[in-house]
Amino acid sequence: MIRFDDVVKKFDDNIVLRDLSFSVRPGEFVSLIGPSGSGKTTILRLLMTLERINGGTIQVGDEYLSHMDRGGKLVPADERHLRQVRKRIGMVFQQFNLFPNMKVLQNITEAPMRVLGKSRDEAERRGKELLDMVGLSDKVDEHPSRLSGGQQQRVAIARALAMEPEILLLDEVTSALDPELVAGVLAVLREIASTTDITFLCVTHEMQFARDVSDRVMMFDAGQIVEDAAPDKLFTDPDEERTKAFLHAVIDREAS
Ligand SMILES: Nc1ncnc2c1ncn2[C@@H]1O[C@H](COP(=O)(O)OP(=O)(O)OP(=O)(O)O)[C@@H](O)[C@H]1O
Repeated sequence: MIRFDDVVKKFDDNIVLRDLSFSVRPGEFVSLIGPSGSGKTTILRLLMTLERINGGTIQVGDEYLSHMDRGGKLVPADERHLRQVRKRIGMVFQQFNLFPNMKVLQNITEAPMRVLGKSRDEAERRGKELLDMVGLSDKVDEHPSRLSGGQQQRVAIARALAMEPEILLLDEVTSALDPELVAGVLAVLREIASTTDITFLCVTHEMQFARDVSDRVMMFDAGQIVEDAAPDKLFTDPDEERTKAFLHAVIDREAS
């Protein structure tokens, strides 16, 4: 479970999130759509504790992320506590961020061995299973530079899964890919979403994908949720003018 309550995030005078409240239930797949610069990535970065909030609270399961609940009083969380919470959350970025000097399998086994304390055998066995799942069992011993962008992104997905996250954050994972490589990555994500109970929060510009896989879609603009609805409702019959305008702009862009 993810829960934001009245979260405020500022960069200097720029208020990026304004009293933002929403929650994501365990196992739900929620997509975040909205214009560039509206604050979507900032939400994911806050969950990864790459940024700190200026107000409100964020909860992951029973744990407060920026604060700890000590006897009914919220006090700032310490680094050790944050590391524990962070272990439960995986993230796949637009840029794949693989380690270039490690082979594919090593990219996947490094963190489970170092952070989760898995043995090499165990980490490699699971790593190979995951590479099989993302369709790359023949690339175990390659270096990332010899893979296509789509293949590298599938390795990055396998690497995130190897950490056994309860929550997976996806940040425009297909934006850096050539168009012909997008479908393969989305197919892998569809499969994971339908076969695991991982909770997903997905920032995407892929409207068809969001419509197909999401339980809920949140339209986001200027630091606030404009509309929060089931995908069929939001994409075919949105209530809000800002959602309609955004979807029209996306359709026009795709058509041009
Ligand atoms: N580290 C930072 N320092 C200063 N301003 C920042 C920083 N990170 C983000 N911002 C600002 O916060 C706002 C929201 O950015 P964010 O990346 O969250 O938007 P977004 O909706 O994810 O956009 P996009 O779809 O283009 O990725 C923008 O105005 C951005 O310039």
